[in-house]
Amino acid sequence: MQPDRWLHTGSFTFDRVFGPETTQAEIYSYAIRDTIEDIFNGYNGTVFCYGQTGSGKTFTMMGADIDSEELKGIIPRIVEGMFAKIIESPPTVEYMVKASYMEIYMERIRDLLNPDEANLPVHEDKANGVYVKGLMEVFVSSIDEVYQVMRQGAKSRVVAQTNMNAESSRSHSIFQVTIEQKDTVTGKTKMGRLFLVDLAGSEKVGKTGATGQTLEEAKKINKSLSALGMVINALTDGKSTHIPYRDSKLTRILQESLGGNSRTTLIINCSPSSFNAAETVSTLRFGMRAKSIKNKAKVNQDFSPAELKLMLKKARAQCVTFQTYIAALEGEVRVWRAGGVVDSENYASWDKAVAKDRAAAAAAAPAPAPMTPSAKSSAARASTPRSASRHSVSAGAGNSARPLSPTPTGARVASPTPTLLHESLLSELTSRSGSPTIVMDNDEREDFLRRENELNDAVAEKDRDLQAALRECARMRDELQARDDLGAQAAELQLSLDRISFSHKEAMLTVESLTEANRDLKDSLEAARAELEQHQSADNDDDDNNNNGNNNKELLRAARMAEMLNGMASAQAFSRNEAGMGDLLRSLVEAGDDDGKRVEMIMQTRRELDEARDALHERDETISELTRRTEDLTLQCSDIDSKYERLLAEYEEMLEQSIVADEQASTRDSESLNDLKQKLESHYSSKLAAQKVQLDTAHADLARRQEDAARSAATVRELRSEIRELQARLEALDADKAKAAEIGAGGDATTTAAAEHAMRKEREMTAMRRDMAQRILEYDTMRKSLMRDVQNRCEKIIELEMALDEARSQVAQLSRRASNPGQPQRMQLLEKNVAQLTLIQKELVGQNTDLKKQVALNDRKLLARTERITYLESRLQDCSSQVEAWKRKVEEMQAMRHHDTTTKAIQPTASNVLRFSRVAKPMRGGGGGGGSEKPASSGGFFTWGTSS
Ligand SMILES: Nc1ncnc2c1ncn2[C@@H]1O[C@H](COP(=O)(O)OP(=O)(O)OP(=O)(O)O)[C@@H](O)[C@H]1O
Repeated sequence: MQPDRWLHTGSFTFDRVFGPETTQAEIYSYAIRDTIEDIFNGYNGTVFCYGQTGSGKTFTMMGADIDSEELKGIIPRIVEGMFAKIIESPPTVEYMVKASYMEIYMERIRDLLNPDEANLPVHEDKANGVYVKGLMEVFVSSIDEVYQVMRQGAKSRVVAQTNMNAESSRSHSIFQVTIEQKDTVTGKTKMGRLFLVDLAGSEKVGKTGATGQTLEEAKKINKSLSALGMVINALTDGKSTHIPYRDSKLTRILQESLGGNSRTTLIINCSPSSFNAAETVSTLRFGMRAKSIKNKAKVNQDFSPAELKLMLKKARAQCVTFQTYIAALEGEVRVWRAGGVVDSENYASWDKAVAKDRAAAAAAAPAPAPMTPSAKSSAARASTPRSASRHSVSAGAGNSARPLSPTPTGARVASPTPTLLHESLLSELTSRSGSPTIVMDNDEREDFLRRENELNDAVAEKDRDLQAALRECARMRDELQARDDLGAQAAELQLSLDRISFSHKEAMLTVESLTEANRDLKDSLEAARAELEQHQSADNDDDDNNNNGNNNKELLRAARMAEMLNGMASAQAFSRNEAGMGDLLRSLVEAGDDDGKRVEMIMQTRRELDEARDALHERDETISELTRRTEDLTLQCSDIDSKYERLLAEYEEMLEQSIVADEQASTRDSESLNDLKQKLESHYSSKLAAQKVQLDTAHADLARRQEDAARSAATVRELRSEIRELQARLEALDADKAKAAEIGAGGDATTTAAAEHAMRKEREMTAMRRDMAQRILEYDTMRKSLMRDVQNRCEKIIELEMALDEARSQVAQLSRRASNPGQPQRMQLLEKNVAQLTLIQKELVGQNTDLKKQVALNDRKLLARTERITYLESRLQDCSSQVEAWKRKVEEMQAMRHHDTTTKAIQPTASNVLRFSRVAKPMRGGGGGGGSEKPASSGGFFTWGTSS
């Protein structure tokens, strides 16, 4: 809708328009201050804001901050004004201030000070007019206490965020302050009730974006606001015979404020934005219409005894006058009925009756008691109630961020009309009826109101029951839902349990089949290995055959040893000769002077020497033979070495070839082949190393033996030189003997000299023999050790020879294999087999590893699932026990509810009852002394300033 279309729809007249710059204080002092006066004078007052959502109604009524001097709104300022007024009033006046706070939310009246009461009924009776039954009224005796009530109530208000307002009121709130005052001197009481209404804003749901609950709230808000509009229309169109106050709770509560007993100020909050033009025009129309309502405000007071006496007296006098007047009229009627004529001067009239009564009264009581001035004024007020309505209509020119300030019109519609007392009572009754067009007599009306109240109570009760039942239903539904959920959860758990157990079984089967397969594969692997070993053993058949000959090694060794020791027989003979020679020498030493024997011994010695010479010669030959054989062995060794090197090279080449063939296989696949090859390599290399070591040892032994042989040769040479020396001595001895025989034949002197010479020679011979024996002994020892050494070395040589033979046979085997033309193919076949087997083994190992992994994984999964199952089972158990507990609780609650219903016991619900004082707190006026705002306690009452 275009804003222009709305702007030229007419003009609106208001008492005052406040712009956005207007302060809260200005609005209060212009529009509201007089309302406080009215309340203290005993009138009902109402201040309410009307406008679209977000236009600043709450800001105007309550303010942005009630503690801020600048920002606090109308309600806090009114409260302050009231208490200031109490302080100013005379100390003879006693006040009691009550506050209540309610909201109409979703067409239900909710006590904001006792939020548990969410659907209070509206009552009406003669004494109280329209009121909310059961609404908590808190006695307050200071501004702070009222603020506390306001804060407490504000906490319970329903607000929600909409597109138009971050904190949009979703209810109409009514803050109600009642001031009762009693003049302690005259006993006269007055009561003023003030409604401070913050309406929820009318809203276009398209603009506010309300959905769900907010939309439902908006519908109810708009409905109640349109009911308010209908009431205002009916009050102002001049032709409606029925005012639909009962169409909504709002209009019902505000019944006295709308065309009833109240001085009402209406503040219209408008948005100046063209975006809200339609709403603004509609709001202004509402304001214009509401402005024309005429209320009939009157003072709510109870008369003092003096005033009542005066009124009684006056009423009695009036009765007498009526009776006089009636009597005069009846007399006139009788004349007319009898066919007579009454002159016009004698017509019965009220004035004549009054005059007559006054004359009679004057005759009966010549000195009447004068009325007191205060009684006069009270009576005057009572007889002339101000029928005034105070419509302060304000239109805002602010924007939605800074909403409108109120502009009271100040137009007081006041036309006091003197009436008789009974007329005023009647008018009071009719004014409170709410539907003044329906004429009822008092009894009928009271019956009607009583019946209505009863019905309202019943409706409220039913509604409470309904709400409780709905809550119970909702709770049961929730429980049911929870149970369903639990059931579903349980079913789901059961399902997952089944699934898991099925998977578990499946996994077990898989594990079993995998284990089976693993076993089969292991068997196949073993078979493959066995086959491989068979192949390998087939290759090593020759070696095996040779191994059979190992048993004969010892025999061979012994034979060789024997052969070699035979070779050493000459040496033994030499030794024997030497021993014989030693024996001869010893016998020579022992022989003494026996010449015959001596010659024979010499001859014997010569023979033995010849034999020793022969043995020596033989030994030399044996040594040279041994040297030659050692050299041959060395040569053979080097030959074998070179052959071995060659074969090794060939073997390495073959290995390389097989490695190249196996290159495509993975490292792990070729492990067995490589292992085999490595074993072979290591075997051969260790053998080679051992043979090399043996050869080195043999070389070293050979060198040692050569040295020994050289040493033996030197010894032999020494022996020879000794033998030659011995021969020379023997020859010299023989020559001496011959010379001695020639000399014996020549003379005794010569004989003596020759004997001496012989003796000397003999001694020399003896010493030489001893020396010889010593040397022979040494030589014998040396010879024995030499023989032992030679024997050991022979053994070593034999071992070396055997090792060499073995190596030779191996070499021959290798060269046979290398030279065998079918061998490469066989090797290739074998290698292929090995490769295939390796491949199979690899696959098997891989599969085995995978299976092991899978088994481990499955085990882990199984474990996790088992744990999960255990957990779920425990959860299920918990849930079941929870459900059982809930069931028990529900049963208990149902039992309790049943008990409550049967006993009809009403339990006090809210602790709020204790939170606020429901004990009257009377206060005395401060006498205008401007005393402390804080009341002073005096005998259980709070008073301001000087106590009366
Ligand atoms: N004069 C102003 N100065 C500054 N801010 C203001 C003024 N008037 C209103 N506001 C701010 O505008 C916003 C809406 O105001 P408010 O809540 O009073 O609107 P409302 O008419 O009560 O809305 P609803 O009907 O949705 O409850 C609030 O944040 C309020 O503080």
